[in-house]
Amino acid sequence: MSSWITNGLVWNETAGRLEKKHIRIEDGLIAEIADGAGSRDFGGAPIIDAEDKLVSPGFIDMHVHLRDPGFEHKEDIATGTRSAAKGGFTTIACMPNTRPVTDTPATVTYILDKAAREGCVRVLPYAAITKNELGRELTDFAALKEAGAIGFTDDGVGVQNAQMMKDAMKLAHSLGMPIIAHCEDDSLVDGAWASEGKFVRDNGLKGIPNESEAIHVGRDVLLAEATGVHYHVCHVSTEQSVRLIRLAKSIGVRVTAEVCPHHLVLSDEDIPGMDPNWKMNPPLRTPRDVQAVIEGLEDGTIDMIVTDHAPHSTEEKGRGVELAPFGIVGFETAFPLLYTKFVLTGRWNLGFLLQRMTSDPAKAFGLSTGRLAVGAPADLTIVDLETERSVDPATFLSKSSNTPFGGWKLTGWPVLTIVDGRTVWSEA
Ligand SMILES: NC(=O)N[C@@H](CC(=O)O)C(=O)O
Ligand SMILES: [Zn+2]
Ligand SMILES: [Zn+2]
Repeated sequence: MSSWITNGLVWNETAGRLEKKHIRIEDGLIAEIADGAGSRDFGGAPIIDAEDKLVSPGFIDMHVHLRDPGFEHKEDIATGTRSAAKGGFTTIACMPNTRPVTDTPATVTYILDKAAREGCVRVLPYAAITKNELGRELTDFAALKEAGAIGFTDDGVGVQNAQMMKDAMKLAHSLGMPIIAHCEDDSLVDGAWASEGKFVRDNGLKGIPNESEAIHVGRDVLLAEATGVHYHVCHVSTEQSVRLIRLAKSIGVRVTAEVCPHHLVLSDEDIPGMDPNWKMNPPLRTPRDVQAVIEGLEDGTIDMIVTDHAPHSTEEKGRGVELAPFGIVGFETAFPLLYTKFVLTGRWNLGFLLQRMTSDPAKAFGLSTGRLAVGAPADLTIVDLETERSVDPATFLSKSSNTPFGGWKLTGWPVLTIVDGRTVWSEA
């Protein structure tokens, strides 16, 4: 059966502008993209009137924490996917730092089964590189791939041992699978929570140096060159990491990278005080690093934007900044934040932002979604590009509300999200 999304504004990359289109959906696929000028008879088919709002390919987020199994007080697959859908995301890839760690086929199967039953967006599970993410023994990559894992990562911690990482890359490469790396050398971190910069100097705190991230990036691009694996760098936050990835790409190493909205819009100098909602890993870096990651994203050194949605309960975040866990939620603020700070300010055109949240992650990870084309899955997001609203964490569909963006006035709010041709979230 056919249905239509009518009067949507679709980004035309060649022309560099929005154009009015009617989109016909059939059997979960995009069946037709028709010119929206003039009147038209839709033959009584069901219609969603997009009313001159943006219609984008559904956003893709290759780095999220759904906390299920084991930490359901923070989030679960039902609430996490609802929160994602509200943010306009139709595909999300979830990290294995669950309890148990996603290091066996049984846990991968649990996530996929629960996502099929209770999730409302596509969920792609990553599995751990090492058992229990302890860095001591590789997991069974072949069995995890067979169960449906899409890549391997110990996100939450860095793989400290270079030989372990090299063995992981060799094995992943032999299976045609990517390695996704949280880059952090523990020996350089020493219990600090904020970056070496003005904030720690002003407050007499220990700082996390940029090299703690960049040393792993440098090590790993060398190992990726040696092994040939697709190596993907998580949440890039430093100037040095950008430089290393740029160099690696220039000599043909198969490396891709991601950056989070908070690392693009906030620096350590914005931290208002000892507030756990400003504590995340990697930490907010200096304004110079922020400029470097923005430029890295702009020149293609960094391929995509991810949220690193990292929910933690109010109780956990309320333990004081030293004891609180690292991480902030991200789904429900990502697009309005970037649209307001980069598109409305004139720095980026809308098409650039959309690419980095749709087609670019799809390309890097070989997904069939992320494009608005006849024959592609009908994963679509309708966004109101006009209305300004304040971020109100009390309205989040996530179980958690740990965000530094509460009260920010933003424009560009998703209003309706479609996966496989079905509406999975609607504001109305
Ligand atoms: N980003 C964070 O600050 N926290 C993440 C872990 C991670 O992404 O490294 C989490 O699981 O809470
Ligand atoms: Zn991480
Ligand atoms: Zn993460």
